[in-house]
Amino acid sequence: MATNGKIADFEHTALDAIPGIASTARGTFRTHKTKNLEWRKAQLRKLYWAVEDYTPQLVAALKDDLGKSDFEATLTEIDWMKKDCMFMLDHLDKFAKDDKLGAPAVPLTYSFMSWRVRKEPLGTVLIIGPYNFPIQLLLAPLVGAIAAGCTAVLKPSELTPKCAMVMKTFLAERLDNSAFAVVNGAIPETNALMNEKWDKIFFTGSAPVGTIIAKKAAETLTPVVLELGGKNPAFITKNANLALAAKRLLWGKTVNAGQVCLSQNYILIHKDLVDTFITHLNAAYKEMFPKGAQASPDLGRIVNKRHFLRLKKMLDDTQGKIVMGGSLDETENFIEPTAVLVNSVNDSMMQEESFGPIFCIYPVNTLDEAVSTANLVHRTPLSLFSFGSKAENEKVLNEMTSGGATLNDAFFHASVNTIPFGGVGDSGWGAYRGKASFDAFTHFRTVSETPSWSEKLIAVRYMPFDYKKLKLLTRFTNKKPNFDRNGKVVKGLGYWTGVVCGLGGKSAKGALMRWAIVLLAHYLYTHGGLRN
Ligand SMILES: NC(=O)C1=CN([C@@H]2O[C@H](COP(=O)(O)OP(=O)(O)OC[C@H]3O[C@@H](n4cnc5c(N)ncnc54)[C@H](O)[C@@H]3O)[C@@H](O)[C@H]2O)C=CC1
Ligand SMILES: CC1=C(/C=C/C(C)=C/C=C/C(C)=C/C=C/C=C(C)/C=C/C=C(C)/C=C/C=C(\C)C(=O)O)C(C)(C)CCC1
Repeated sequence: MATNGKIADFEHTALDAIPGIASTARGTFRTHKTKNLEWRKAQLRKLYWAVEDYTPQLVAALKDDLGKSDFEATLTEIDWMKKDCMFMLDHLDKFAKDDKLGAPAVPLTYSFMSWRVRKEPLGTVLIIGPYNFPIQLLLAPLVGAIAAGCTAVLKPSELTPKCAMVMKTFLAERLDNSAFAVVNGAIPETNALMNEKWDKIFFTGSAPVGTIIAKKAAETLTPVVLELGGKNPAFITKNANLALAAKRLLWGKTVNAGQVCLSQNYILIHKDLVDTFITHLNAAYKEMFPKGAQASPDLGRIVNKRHFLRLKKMLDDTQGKIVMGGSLDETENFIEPTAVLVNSVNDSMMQEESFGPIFCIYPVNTLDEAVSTANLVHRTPLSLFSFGSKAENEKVLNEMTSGGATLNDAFFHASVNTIPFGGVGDSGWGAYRGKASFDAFTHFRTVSETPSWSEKLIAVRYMPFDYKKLKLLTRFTNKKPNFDRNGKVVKGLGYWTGVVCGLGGKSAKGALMRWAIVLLAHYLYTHGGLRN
């Protein structure tokens, strides 16, 4: 059932309607209907079909808002969301089931009680989206919220107005309106939403706005997920395949015209490799854009004049040398994929988040210098990429953190919709996608149950206290340390008993295997199998 209707003009939600919208969502949550798994599944199925049926409008809106090609619209937004719905539908029963608790979390002494973790929806949540993947980055958190049993209000980016209107239309038409709503607008509307009480706020966007959201949320102790940006480094050593590194990193800067918070801001490369790498970059560029980037139907545009001018300023301010691309066309917010060779960490290209098709190359003498430079530029970026030997890649991972990392490629670790994704430190708090999306909107509520018959067993807790019983209790329940005050493991009687009884096996499984082999050998020997 394709819907080929015209996309409505962008319309701000009336500010005075916002408290009512939030109140409806909260009221619906209190009816408990969202706790029913069949209800949640029906909403997810409806969302799937809404995305499928509104595909023509979504493709048109993405083209209009961002110049996104049909190819990227399909792969990174529309099919992405359909896959998200399907994955959640396939696994929701399992995710929502109570987790029974036992050993080792539950000590043997309390094993007669029943222990479990219930998965409860957090309540009514606010989801605020950015402009770069306007469909995916708004609806993927929604999939998690629906699956967890939350009600939700969504605030798409006003910078992608067509996408915002299509989503408002189909969510109103297809989902339960008492549980889910879209508020369209910019800062005033977001502020009005932030004046409401939410059970969680899921924000994707820039770090400065993330800070505003986190501060406001702190006033009411509202938990937040923040998916922010970062200045992401790529490392290239002498052990890299330079041609491959050039092609893959260029890919990372051409998807969505580089408007990907995960893509590399700068490349740290051994100084001896710079010239060859630049040659490979230009060759990869030629291969991807045989008629030049501006003529390519595949490359998107910068979302608006403000962001175009921001990127232009980075290029105007650089002291570096353009070694690939460099052309701009303000009439269509076009920026050519551009690489700049720089020689200072203070260069505008190193210091600012690019969030566009431009990046810089910074030569270094050693991998140690590369890692310390990257830690200086931004200690907790959203992603990093390493192109080196196995040992070099491990060194990079070990000596620098990031939200996620890809070895030998651009942001592939975040190109699969079912694998957890999130930042670290100031590049983000919390994660989602796949099961993590369900978890992000779920309260993990521990429940224990004490049987009446066990009263005598646990009576020791009552006053007046009996210190003899306390001594007995601690003797039974406290484990003796197998280490001394210097932090060294003490190989005492317990250790050697374990080694002898476990036949030298280091784990219970290893010991069991060894005993099984000994017993089998014994059986075969006593039954003649090994003697003949
Ligand atoms: N970690 C992640 O998953 C992602 C992070 N990003 C980051 O987002 C940024 C680009 O996206 P933008 O849409 O420009 O982000 P943004 O932070 O300007 O806007 C995000 C949302 O916040 C709202 N907003 C803007 N200013 C506000 C204010 N003063 N008060 C309250 N709400 C406000 C906007 O209406 C929009 O819905 C980049 O920094 C990028 O790194 C973008 C996509 C994904
Ligand atoms: C299927 C068969 C085969 C295998 C085919 C294979 C392995 C195909 C591989 C395709 C690739 C490499 C696809 C790449 C996809 C990239 C995607 C979806 C990128 C997504 C990026 C996103 C969502 C960015 C997000 C940005 C965010 C969050 C941000 O800005 O913050 C064989 C082996 C060929 C056999 C036949 C069948």
